[in-house]
Parts: sequence; structure tokens; C-alpha cells
Amino acid sequence: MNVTCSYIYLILWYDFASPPLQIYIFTPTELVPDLLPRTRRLFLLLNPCGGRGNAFQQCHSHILPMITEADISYNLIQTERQNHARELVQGINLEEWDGIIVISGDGLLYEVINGLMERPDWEDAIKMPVGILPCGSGNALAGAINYNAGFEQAMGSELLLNCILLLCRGTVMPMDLVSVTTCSGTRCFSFLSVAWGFISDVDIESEKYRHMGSARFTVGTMVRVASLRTYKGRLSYLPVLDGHRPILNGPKDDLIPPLGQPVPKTWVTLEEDFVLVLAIYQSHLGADLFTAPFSSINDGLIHLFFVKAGISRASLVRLFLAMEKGNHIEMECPYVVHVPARAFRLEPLTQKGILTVDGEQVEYGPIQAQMHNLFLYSGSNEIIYARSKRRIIFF
Ligand SMILES: Nc1ncnc2c1ncn2[C@@H]1O[C@H](COP(=O)(O)OP(=O)(O)OP(=O)(O)O)[C@@H](O)[C@H]1O
Repeated sequence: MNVTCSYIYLILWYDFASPPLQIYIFTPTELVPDLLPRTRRLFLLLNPCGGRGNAFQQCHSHILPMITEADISYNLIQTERQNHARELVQGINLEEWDGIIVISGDGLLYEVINGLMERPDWEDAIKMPVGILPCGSGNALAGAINYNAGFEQAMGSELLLNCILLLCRGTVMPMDLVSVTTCSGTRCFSFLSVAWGFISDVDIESEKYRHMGSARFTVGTMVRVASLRTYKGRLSYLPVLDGHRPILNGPKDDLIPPLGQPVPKTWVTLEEDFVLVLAIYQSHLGADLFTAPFSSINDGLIHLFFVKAGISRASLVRLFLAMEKGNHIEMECPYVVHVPARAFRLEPLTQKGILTVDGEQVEYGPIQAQMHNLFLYSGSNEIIYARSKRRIIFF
């Protein structure tokens, strides 16, 4: 049969971006390679020091065989130091890649997103899909992606396998991105959380137990519960009054006045003794911490949680245990408050403390943040992609 002339060619392939199955019917006289979907090219960044330091082994035993099978081509670079990934993404040619994937914890993705935003062509750079294959300690974004994709909550290799499958499948979806300004005026971009008090203390103080993997947080929690501290601070936020998202014009912070100027009168301000303040925009704070069950990857909301002083140690432990399955919301503990917001400002009034953005320690002092729903760096499954004004992820 001469297929190059008088027959209609029926070519079936799976279009990963528009499930389920798409049928493409061609009536050409010739099959040309341009008509077939191009092999995806991914820029893989591996942190050999993330989590228990086994990313390299996971890469060779699971990741590379599966993505090769999925006909994805890649360049794999092992990061050599902190901020290496940030520098690398500032220099890449965007045209050459279909996505940047970190094989690490959330910290490396934080570097990648901020590296992209620091480029002079950030408006194009941020359209680059990004993704995460969890090989860190907390793996919060991977936990959120896994949940969003409908998988059972998973940890370790199971979570990694789910995420590799989603990457191979290749769907993209939008994700929220928040700009955070610290006391020196430095601005960074955050996809996960801002934390102060108990959570950031555990995160940073448990670095010394890094060899334990995610168990480091359990040990850190116990240590911190034993010497429970409270922090005085002022928390102001712009509440969500209607169901609509504000119309924002790019990454200019148009909801928050500069630090040092008072917040608008429409904001709510409270001064308290806090055990913790957490602003989270994903469902998970760690792969096994289902902190904001009502949150979705692109709901445009900052979920503000705070725990007030007065909570007993036992209640705090119960809170974190229930959080594993997301049942802490039903506890209705009077010391625990949740408010959805568009923007917030946190002014610590206690002299010493730890503040983190996406689990990374930042300078201590007043900090504020706002949601940018025009640049949604999707995290959902694997790859985040910004299409025009929205950021989308590959599943
Ligand atoms: N070669 C390297 N040596 C030392 N540190 C590195 C290297 N490459 C990257 N890093 C740094 O390691 C830090 C932690 O990385 P990562 O987030 O991947 O792991 P994690 O902290 O164990 O996981 P998670 O953030 O999910 O808790 C990042 O801040 C990153 O800058």
C-alpha cells in the first residue's frame, strides 16, 4: 500500500496537555516529522545534599529509566553549592527547554523560581514550566501535587514514583505565586509558605538532624514542644471579602503599601502572643502534613493560620498529629485560627526569632506578602507552565 498518496492518514497519539485521547486526522500527501509531537526536553537539576542525600541513587534507579521510557530527553546537572541552581537558570536559553525539573526538596525549586524572576526577561522566563521530583526532607509541594492528582497521601519512594508518572504524563496546570518583602526591602517569590514561631523554629533547628530525612521534623517538634516559646507580634491582613480575585497587573505589589507605611484601613490588625504564624498557599506543609485541606494549587488565597499563646503542649502535639490526615480543622481548638487572605504583614515584636519563606531562613523583622494570581507557578504535578498571564503545571 502506498501510504504517501491517496489515503487519509489517521494518526493517533496521546496529547498530554489535553486529556483524555485526542485524534488527529491528517490528509496530507506526506508524513513529515514536524507533524509529530516533538520529544520533550527537560533541564534536570539534582541536589545531592537534599533530604538524606540519596537523590543521585533515586535518579539512576527510578527517574532516568522512567523518563527515558516516556521518550523525554534531558540534561542532568548536579548542583555544587547553595544558589548554584539559581545562577544556572539565569543563564539558560529558554528556547532550548520545555521545563525545569528539580530532583530535590522544595529549597531547590525556591532557587529556580527566584532565579527565573531575577532574569531581565523574567516575563518570558516565568512561562517556563517547572516541576519537582521529591528527594528532600519535607517535600511539601510534591505532597500537594500528589494530593491534587488524586493519589493517596504518600511519602518516600511511593511519592517519588507518583510524581515521576505525573511528569511523564506531562499535563500542566496553574499554581499560585506570592511575593514576599522582608525588612531590608528585599523581595522574593514564594510558592509554599511564610512561617514564624514554632514551625520555622522546628524547620531550621532540625537541620542538625538532616541525616534522619523527614523524621528530623518529628524530633525537632518534640524538642520544641519541650521548650515551648511564645512570640509577641502584630499581624495585619487583607481578608477575602468576596469570592473574586483582585485584578492584578503583573508582579507589582499593588495590594500592600511599603513596609513602614501603615496598612490600609480595610485590613484587619491584631496584636497577640503567638506560638506560631503560618501563611500557606498549598495544601501540604510537608508530604505528611496536610495543613490546608481546603486549599488548591491555584485558589489565589493565602491561608493564614495562627496558634495563640495559652495552648497546652498536649493540644499542640494533638494538633500536629491530626494534621497528618488533615483532621486538625475539626478539632475546633479555640487557640487555632484560620483566615483566608490576599495579603498580610507580620511585625514581630519579640526581638529574636526565626522567619522562613518556603522553608528557607530569611532576615528577621517585619515581613509582608501578597498573592499574584497572574503568575501562577503551578506546582500541581510536575511542571509549572505560565501561559500568557497564568502559570501552568504539567501533570
Ligand atoms: N551541592 C550542594 N551542597 C550543599 N547545599 C546545596 C547543594 N545544592 C543545593 N544545596 C542547597 O540545599 C538546600 C536544601 O535543599 P532541598 O530543599 O533540596 O532539600 P531539603 O531541605 O532536604 O528538602 P525540603 O526543602 O523539602 O525540606 C537548598 O537551600 C540548596 O540551596
